[in-house]
Amino acid sequence: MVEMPGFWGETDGRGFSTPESLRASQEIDERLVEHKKVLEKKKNSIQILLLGQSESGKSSVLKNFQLAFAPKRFEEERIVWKTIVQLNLIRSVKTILESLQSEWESTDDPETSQLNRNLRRIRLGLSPLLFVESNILQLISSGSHKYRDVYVRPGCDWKAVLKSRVMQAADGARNKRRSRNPMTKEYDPTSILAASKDDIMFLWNDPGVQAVLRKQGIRIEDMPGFFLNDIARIADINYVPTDRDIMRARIRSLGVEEHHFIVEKGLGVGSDIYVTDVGGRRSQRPKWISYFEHIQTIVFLAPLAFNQTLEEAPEVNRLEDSLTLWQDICRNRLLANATLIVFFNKKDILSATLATGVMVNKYVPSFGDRPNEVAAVTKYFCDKFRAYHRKLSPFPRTFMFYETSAIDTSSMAALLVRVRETILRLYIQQGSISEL
Ligand SMILES: Nc1nc2c(ncn2[C@@H]2O[C@H](COP(=O)(O)OP(=O)(O)OP(=O)(O)O)[C@@H](O)[C@H]2O)c(=O)[nH]1
Ligand SMILES: [Mg+2]
Repeated sequence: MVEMPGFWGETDGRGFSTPESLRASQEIDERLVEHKKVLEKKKNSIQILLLGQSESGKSSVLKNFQLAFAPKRFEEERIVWKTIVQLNLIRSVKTILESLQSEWESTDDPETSQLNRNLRRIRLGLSPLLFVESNILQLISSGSHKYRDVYVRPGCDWKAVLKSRVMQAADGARNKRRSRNPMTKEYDPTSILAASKDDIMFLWNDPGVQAVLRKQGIRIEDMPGFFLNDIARIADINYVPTDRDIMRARIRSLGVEEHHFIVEKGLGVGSDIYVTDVGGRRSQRPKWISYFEHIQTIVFLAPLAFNQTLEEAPEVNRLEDSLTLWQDICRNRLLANATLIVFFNKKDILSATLATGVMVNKYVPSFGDRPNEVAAVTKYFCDKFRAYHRKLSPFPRTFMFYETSAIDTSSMAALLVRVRETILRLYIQQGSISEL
């Protein structure tokens, strides 16, 4: 058999490859295979910037992306979300205690005084819980109580920080000797919550307490991170949050966080997804612009909220704010080539609100005498957003939208698979990738 001369390297003078040239050729082949793998991976990678007002559901969509495409990684973080759910619950309890305190200070009605004697006892009983809450907040958000809900210090790897504490506590519970270490209990509210379950239930279900909340116009059930109706399940020593609990857990975003995960199943296994999540509060929005230049896809969250106002500007209607924000995004020259996808989110809340008989035209006069129904309201939202998109985009581009409920994990998973495919197809059309 005649050996062919080495294509890449030197020959030994008789036209045969030397061992060195064979090795070099082999290395080049390996590098080509590697390069092809990287290209394959890149081919299916998508980058998304999530935008929208505060509480519109950006971080919830991010969690859904993780659950749909990187479920193993999501599973590893379940233990961390348990603490966030617990913190949300404690925050609701604090809201009740604070409103009772202010009522108590402003009245000498004997009936209220009786209630307050009970409540004083309960509040005393709950103080260890508030102590643990304060320790955890110190750990992840510098302990400041600047905002109504839980938030994390920008740039602090809060999941890793919390996870190590919670694991320490779990180890402590398994190992009696270590459980005496105060460090383990100070950061885990599980056993204290379980012991306080009856008191919290009493607080939440007591008609006197409900009357005080009503009088002060406080609707805890409408606040993000509301778990008081699930207290029997959550204030349990063996509590593990469900996927839906995790989607309902509220943690306010401050600053900008870039997330990267690798697709673990389905089409494009091993490819990357990059999602940038931002804080949506008005004071946070100036930070968005530095992420505009190279972004190809924006998912804009517009909550289907017509009767709510912004927390940071209670005189501003949420729909009005969303539309203003949307106009700014559509006309922004840095985003002229970006694909804009709208998620009309919180569809479940819209259905629940309309079911209670709230009239849309009371809050949005231009809604006129359209039917007070989900389909008519979503169409109204959609038409408004579509019109600005057409009018303000520097170049014509397709208007894409989906109606979503970010707490419904199974329909979100199916939808995000479709969204990812749509984005990849667009990348092909734009020539940024060659084929799926
Ligand atoms: N019922 C319901 N709740 C939702 C939906 N989407 C989000 N939420 C809840 O609304 C709250 C706010 O959602 P987030 O995802 O934290 O909002 P965000 O846009 O990231 O807000 P910022 O971080 O403040 O900018 C959370 O408690 C979510 O669980 C939805 O479609 N339906
Ligand atoms: Mg957020």
